[in-house]
Amino acid sequence: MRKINITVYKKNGLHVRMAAGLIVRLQELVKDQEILTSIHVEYKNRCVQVTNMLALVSLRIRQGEEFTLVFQQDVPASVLQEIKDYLETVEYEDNKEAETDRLLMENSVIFQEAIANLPNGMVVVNSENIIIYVNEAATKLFEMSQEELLSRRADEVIPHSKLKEVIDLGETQFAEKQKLKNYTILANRAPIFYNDKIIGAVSIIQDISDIEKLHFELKKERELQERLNLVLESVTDLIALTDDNGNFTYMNVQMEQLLSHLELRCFIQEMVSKAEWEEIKVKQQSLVKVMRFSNKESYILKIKPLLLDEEFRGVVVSLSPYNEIKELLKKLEVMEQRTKYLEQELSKHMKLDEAFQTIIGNSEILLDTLSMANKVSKTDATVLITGESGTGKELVARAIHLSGKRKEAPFIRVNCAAIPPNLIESELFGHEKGAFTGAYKDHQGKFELANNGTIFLDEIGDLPLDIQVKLLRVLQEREIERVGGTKTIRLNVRIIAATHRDLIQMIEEGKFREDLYYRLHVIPILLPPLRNRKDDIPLLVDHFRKQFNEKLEKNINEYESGFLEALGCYHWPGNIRELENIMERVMTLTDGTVLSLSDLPQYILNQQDPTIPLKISGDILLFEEYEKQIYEHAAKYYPSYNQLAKALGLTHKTVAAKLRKYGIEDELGKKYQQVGEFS
Ligand SMILES: Nc1ncnc2c1ncn2[C@@H]1O[C@H](COP(=O)(O)OP(=O)(O)OP(=O)(O)O)[C@@H](O)[C@H]1O
Repeated sequence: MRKINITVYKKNGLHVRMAAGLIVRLQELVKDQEILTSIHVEYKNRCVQVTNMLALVSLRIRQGEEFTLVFQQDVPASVLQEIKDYLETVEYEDNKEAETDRLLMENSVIFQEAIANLPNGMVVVNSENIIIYVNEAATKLFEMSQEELLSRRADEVIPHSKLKEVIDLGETQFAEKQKLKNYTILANRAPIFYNDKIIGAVSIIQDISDIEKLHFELKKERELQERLNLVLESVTDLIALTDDNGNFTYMNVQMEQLLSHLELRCFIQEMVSKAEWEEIKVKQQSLVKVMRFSNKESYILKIKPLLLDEEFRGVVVSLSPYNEIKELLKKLEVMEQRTKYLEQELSKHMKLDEAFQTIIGNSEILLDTLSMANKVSKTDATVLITGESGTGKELVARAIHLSGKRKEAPFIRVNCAAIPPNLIESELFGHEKGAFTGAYKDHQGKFELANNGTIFLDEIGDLPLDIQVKLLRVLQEREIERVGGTKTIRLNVRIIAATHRDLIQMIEEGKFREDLYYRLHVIPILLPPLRNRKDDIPLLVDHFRKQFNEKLEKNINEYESGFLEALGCYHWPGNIRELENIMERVMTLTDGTVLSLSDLPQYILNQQDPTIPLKISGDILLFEEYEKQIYEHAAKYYPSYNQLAKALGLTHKTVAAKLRKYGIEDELGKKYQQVGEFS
């Protein structure tokens, strides 16, 4: 490498003509192109190729200043001397020459400055696609320094540069959008012609990053606007926007249609009074009211103020068809009621306490009763359980006791029907020694035994009237006196009573005290007869099959086809107790593992179709004939007028009178007797 320092003595420094002269001389002296392009000029930390005239001139080396000429490869000393002599020649031959150089230089500087200060980037290449000029805006966009770009092939340093293409084809390229690392640019490229020859190309680059961003934001805004329009057009409500004077600036199609239909223009003024509008505007308050238009249609009008930076800018008006909303509200109300009902039903059928799990059955009617009993078990209220014989009254009474807080205390059952009337008082309330003949020692009554627990007064309807009076006192005072005793014993006993009798009828007949009835009837629980919940029969049959398998040590696990159906057809006057007895009987008699139809008692098989064979074919009979048939059929299954009346949903009086009228009193309980005999 060789370096020579040169001082410029010419008046105009290293001016345009001198730079051109230097290049021409070097081209004459150094024929090898490679050596030629390796020669550089170093000046004030800048370094440019000597053959890049534009760059050379742009160094603006002034008179008296020094620069270095760097030769990368060896050149003859004569060449160096000749160049040094040329550059250091001091005097102009004449002033005109100096003036010409000044003009040329001035012109060049003006153009350089103009281009350097362009907001757009500019890159100039020579015919070899070597970058010979790049302005500051371009270096910013490419994020490279002038040194990194100058004298390099454009297609090597500039991403996607197409200047080579422009030079080869001689065609201009307009506004091509390109993405750089951090900028988006538009590039215009054109070939540079001189004497019909392409001597290079220029690229003007415009930074459109901000415009792009703006365009993107605008696009997003437009998209949002379109979505909003779509929403506003799709809703059933009629919607409009106004400016701060109440003039419409937007309305959806639905609103447009209504307005044109009503031939309304100054809509807001038609809908709100001046005072209302002031209220909305000044106090920035919403308004809701029902509007009735001339076409008789009613709408709910809502006006909401539109505030931008807390400044009133107009209102949003919406109209909702009133009738539709009314309809919807009605539907909602119905739905709410349904939900409430379903919730109630659900809560009824929610899992019952464990004590109630022994009561088999899934029918609605039974579950209703059990859920009531379950609730009552959590209180101390007196309970009266009614229902036909064998429906499970005692079972329910025990479950109430066992799921209540008294479960650890005694549950004392008293069968009022089974105790001789002369002993009943002493049985219930106890006696003192010597109170009557045979009272050898003090005796605790059932009430005392049940203290802190529950007393279950079964068959309460069979209690003699005098005892009813005493029981009433116990219910009121919660205290007893033993027979023959003088002291009062305070008790804490829960009372559950049960009966299969019709107590109301007994009151009418003077056999049961009304005041006692109402004392007992605080919480009535009515157990349904089995015939009213036949869906439970298969469950009950299965329950008893398992129970008796254990008791009888059998392994019966199948039913002959028709077995369950036969039981389902029977009307079960003896209810579950009867079913339990029949299951015990058939299981005792069965040898194998299958319960067969033939093992069932004849009266059950005979009753498979309990439907009444009403003679309605052929001639139509008198209504009374049909009525008689119904009474004849039903009376057989019930042992009393009372039970028959209940089954038919009539009063005791009516059924008694009808049976008398048709002369069929003897039919009463005929088939019930058969059951009775069996069980
Ligand atoms: N739902 C049921 N699930 C299982 N067994 C039941 C059910 N209901 C009743 N039973 C059984 O039926 C028989 C009769 O029930 P319970 O004695 O409770 O009836 P009751 O209504 O008190 O009869 P009565 O009025 O004759 O005293 C009992 O063996 C009982 O276990």
